[in-house]
Amino acid sequence: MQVSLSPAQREAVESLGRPVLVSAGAGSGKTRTLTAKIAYLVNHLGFDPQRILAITFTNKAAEEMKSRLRQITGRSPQDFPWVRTFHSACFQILKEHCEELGYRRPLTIHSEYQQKVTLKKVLAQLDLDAKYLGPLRSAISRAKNLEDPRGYLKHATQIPRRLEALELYNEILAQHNAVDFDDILALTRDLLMRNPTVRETCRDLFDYVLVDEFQDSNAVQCRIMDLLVRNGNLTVVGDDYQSIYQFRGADPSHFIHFPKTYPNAHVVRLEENYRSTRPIVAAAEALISHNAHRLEKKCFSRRDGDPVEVREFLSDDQEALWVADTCRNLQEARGIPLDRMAVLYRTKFCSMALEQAMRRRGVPYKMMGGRGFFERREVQDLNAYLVCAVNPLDDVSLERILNVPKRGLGAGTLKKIFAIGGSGTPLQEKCHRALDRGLLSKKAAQSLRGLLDLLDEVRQMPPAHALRRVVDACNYEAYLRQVSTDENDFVARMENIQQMLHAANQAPDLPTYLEECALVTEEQDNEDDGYGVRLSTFHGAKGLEFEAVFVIGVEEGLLPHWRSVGSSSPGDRPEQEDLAGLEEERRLLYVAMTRAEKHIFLSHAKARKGDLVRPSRFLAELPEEHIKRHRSW
Ligand SMILES: Nc1ncnc2c1ncn2[C@@H]1O[C@H](COP(=O)(O)OP(=O)(O)OP(=O)(O)O)[C@@H](O)[C@H]1O
Repeated sequence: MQVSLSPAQREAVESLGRPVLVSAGAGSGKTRTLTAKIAYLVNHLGFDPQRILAITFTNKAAEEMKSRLRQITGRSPQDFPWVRTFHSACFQILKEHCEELGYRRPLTIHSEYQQKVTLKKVLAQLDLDAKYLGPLRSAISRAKNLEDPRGYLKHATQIPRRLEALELYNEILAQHNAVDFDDILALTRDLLMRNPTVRETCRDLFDYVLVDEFQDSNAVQCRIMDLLVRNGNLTVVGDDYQSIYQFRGADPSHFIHFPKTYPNAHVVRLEENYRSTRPIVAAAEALISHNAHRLEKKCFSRRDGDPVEVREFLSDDQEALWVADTCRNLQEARGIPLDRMAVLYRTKFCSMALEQAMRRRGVPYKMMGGRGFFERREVQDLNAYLVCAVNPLDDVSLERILNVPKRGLGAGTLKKIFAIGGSGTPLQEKCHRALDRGLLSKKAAQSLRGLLDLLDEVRQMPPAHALRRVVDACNYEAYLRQVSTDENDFVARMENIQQMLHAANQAPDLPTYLEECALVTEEQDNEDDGYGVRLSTFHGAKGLEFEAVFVIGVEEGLLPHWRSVGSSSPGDRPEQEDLAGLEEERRLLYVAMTRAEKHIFLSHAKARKGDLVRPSRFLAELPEEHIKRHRSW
């Protein structure tokens, strides 16, 4: 299959022999270009697809890219083993060479749940209040994505004893022979930097490196990328106007300074927007031109359309009802299906008034997010059994399942077990010793022996067999029935187990299955459920497109968000605003606006949550010739 490309897209595809930066606008066909380039390397130039590293932003994007590559090149998705996210690619490297860093194989990844349990222990050991759990977790995660984690922790947060907390947390992870999600990148970087032999071995794996969504890469990712590239065989694609993950360490500077980092780089601009009409593109361009920190490009569209509508309301409730009514009107009068519409907002709380209005008007809607699949109870329980089988050092997982489902290990028994050996003795080892020394009652010993035998039994089984065996041996279905709120809940949970069995069936062995689970856990659950208008935060709408988009709450305090500009509370205006934060907020509105194909409505209210608010300064930055202002009162 041949993909049609514009001259600029073709230039990006065919440019070789030096690093290429594709500086692309919204809706300009970034992914199409990147995929076409991989196909070109393979089909025209004879590159081995197994030796092409293509980094995507999410696992879902990696799957989509592989399926597009299959269509274009006729090769099977397995021929492209290195189309992966940064985390997934780095973990392939890290697990192969983890012994160099003092770990044992198989190396395991701690899930969010395990991370939280470990951090709770850290807080307790350091006599710190449990209220620090959330802030400490974010601070450590942010720190690990920077070049100098300790330096960041020292200055950027006020959490007491934070450096000790980091040490202790890392120590516990090492004891469990585990890494957390952020370590995957940081440790791979350390490995590649400190060990020239490993570096050469890894560089030898790849003939070409491509990175999608490069504007959202952080310092650690950029360093890893640099260490893996040979002979300038590198293409990065992105849009610095859409860099919106500063809170996770992303920094558009890497993108903007790419031509300085690689002075022989070839810069290709994709400026034609194929998605949106001219007024939408012109308004978004005018807005973003107020950001000083960006790479110049002139985005345009050839399609005419209605002006951008800016609406003022008295209250958020009035705004929400108007949005619900307008969705209906667009559907009835213009034939736009409801699931081609989206309502986007800066922070989650804005969805409340909207949901009420949608229900009152009977407009179906769907929300993104919710609990991720891998965060659900049954998924975590069953995977914890498998983790314990593979990694006898993982105390967090064993603690979770010791008595789940209940197996008669009472508080007294557990106390006896925990008391054995020092704090460095793994819990599984303690259990074995308790049995060997005959410390437990007959009933408790039998039950514990059953559990340990089960872990031994499933260790070498294929993943789906192991899972099925755990469900049966523990009578897990009966347990689920007890904990489910009703029959629907029970059925949904059983379906989740079916889904797990399906996933487990695809994996060759237990460590690989668990690794894949851990790697996707961090992603938001973006599955659509049902038909209706999509309600989403700006972040959640990244990469999506809709015929009609409502951007609500375009008000000072919300957009720019008060925290991003350095205010201490919603009403406060700092003496000096955080300029980088302000620019990120402008980029967020840019992302939201550029999701729209034909119709866009920006709205603000005079009162939100009962507080008086002012329109966002960003509204004054839009070009009058492309907007129409209304007052709905
Ligand atoms: N050369 C082309 N000719 C016609 N249509 C194109 C071309 N390139 C891309 N498109 C279309 O433009 C739309 C936007 O493309 P795509 O979603 O890949 O953009 P993007 O650059 O990833 O956007 P964003 O970053 O805003 O999410 C898609 O519907 C795509 O099919």
